[in-house]
Amino acid sequence: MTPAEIAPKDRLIVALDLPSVDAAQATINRLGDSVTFYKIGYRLAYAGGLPLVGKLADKGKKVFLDLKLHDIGNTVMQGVESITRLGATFLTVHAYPQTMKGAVEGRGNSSLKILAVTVLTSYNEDDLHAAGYRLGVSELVEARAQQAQVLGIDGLVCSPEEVGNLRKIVGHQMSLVTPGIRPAGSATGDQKRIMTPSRAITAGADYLVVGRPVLEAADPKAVAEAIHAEIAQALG
Ligand SMILES: O=c1ccn([C@@H]2O[C@H](COP(=O)(O)O)[C@@H](O)[C@H]2O)c(=O)[nH]1
Repeated sequence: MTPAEIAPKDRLIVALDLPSVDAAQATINRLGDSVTFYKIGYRLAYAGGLPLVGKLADKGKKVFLDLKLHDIGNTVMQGVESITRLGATFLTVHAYPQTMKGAVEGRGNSSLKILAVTVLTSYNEDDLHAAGYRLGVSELVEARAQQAQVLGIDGLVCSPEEVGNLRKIVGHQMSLVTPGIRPAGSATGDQKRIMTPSRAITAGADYLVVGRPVLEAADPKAVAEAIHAEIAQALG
């Protein structure tokens, strides 16, 4: 799918970082038709949330399974093969060559799209250095994007700050999915490489991942709708 073909409403992915299936279901009910794409990560997946993938898909919603897999290639390949049967649209793996290669093999010809996490959006240069990396954020993101493209990965998770440069490298063949989205005035939390929804879309992001600014709002539906309005305006 080219960026122009993505429905504006599908560009917002709400992260269901909630403690139980009941809490997730209550949020989904509250958001109603205003949200079409959800992300399920560790918190919900390990609280019994995996069957929600198929349930949401049956209701016409899309699901991004954010499991950030990383293991020896064979284990990743076998795990991804199992995940192809859950009904998710996107699955994340860390952007290490063996991991990405295993994920592409496991995905095979299924409709599951593999996203490689380049550098987590809560990391800055100091955090990378402390973790033992020589390269800075933009160099590491770029190197991993190039490896991901060669290995046949479908898209990248990056901060909106890297989107402009990544587009030049990977063109429109890969989806660019950006967490680290903060509507003006919302708390940053532990995110370090952030942008507002409109700036991220203008920079060229395909999808915006938003968790706490929606989940912790007094009126989550109103916040989701305000983000949709920003996206639509930025798309012109
Ligand atoms: O680099 C990354 C990769 C994944 N995430 C995930 O996105 C959401 C963001 O939630 P907020 O509450 O809007 O900060 C969360 O589920 C992360 O695990 C990321 O933030 N950065």
